[in-house]
Amino acid sequence: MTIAAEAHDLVKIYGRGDTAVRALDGASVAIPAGTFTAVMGPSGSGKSTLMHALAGLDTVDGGRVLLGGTDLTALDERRRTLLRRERLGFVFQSFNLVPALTAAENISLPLTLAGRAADRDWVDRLVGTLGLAGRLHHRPAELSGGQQQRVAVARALVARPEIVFADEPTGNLDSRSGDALLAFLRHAAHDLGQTIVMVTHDPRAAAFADRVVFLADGRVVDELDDPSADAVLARMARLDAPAGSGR
Ligand SMILES: Nc1ncnc2c1ncn2[C@@H]1O[C@H](COP(=O)(O)OP(=O)(O)OP(=O)(O)O)[C@@H](O)[C@H]1O
Repeated sequence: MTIAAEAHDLVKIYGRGDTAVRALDGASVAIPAGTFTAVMGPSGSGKSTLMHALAGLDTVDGGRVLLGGTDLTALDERRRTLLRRERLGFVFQSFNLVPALTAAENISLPLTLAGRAADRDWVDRLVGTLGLAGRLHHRPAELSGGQQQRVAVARALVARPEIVFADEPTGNLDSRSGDALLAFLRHAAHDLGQTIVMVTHDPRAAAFADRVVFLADGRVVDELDDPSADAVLARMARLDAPAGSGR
């Protein structure tokens, strides 16, 4: 099994003195290549902070992040930015498409910025599987939320990144569009070998993943393989239970 990314004992502290918050407090995790991993945990448990650290979007105060042999924590801001652009893909809750560009131009943007030629077969496959063929010349404002998010997913995958990070990717979608998107992410991992890490609050969304990693108080406290929504809910209930409640 190849490990695409790993975090060792991450510590992230926001603020100072009395108001300091340890958003990550010894978080360790390994992300196997070609798998779909969901990150869950109570509000404030450090999910977004962990994802930002793994993706080199933010620095940490302790510990190490390794991305396919590169120590992200040893890179300066400029090198991290380059690494993100060349080796990672991102999907956010708010789609983040460029309004003035067509769907096709938005999808190609990572390649345009990197000065790389598109692999036509790959782009066609993404566009076809995501059902975007009839929408390529539309601008984001002319697309539904589900279509906009599918464009964002195509853009995240177009350069075949080592890992795609998705932060609540279905948060702004109705359940049908959300399920279609999650089914595609699962397909991208299983059939296209894409490594995907998704932060979510939704046990149903997490159930599309191969594995769920649970965070509490800035640490990885549990893991679940081949999750069902019910099993995820049961683990979450344990994490949400007040300490000493015996649950
Ligand atoms: N920029 C910041 N400045 C100060 N504190 C922060 C900052 N970002 C996050 N925190 C704090 O760090 C902790 C972890 O935040 P984080 O956003 O990673 O949690 P989360 O699990 O993603 O939460 P949620 O599910 O509510 O989105 C929280 O206590 C939060 O208030």
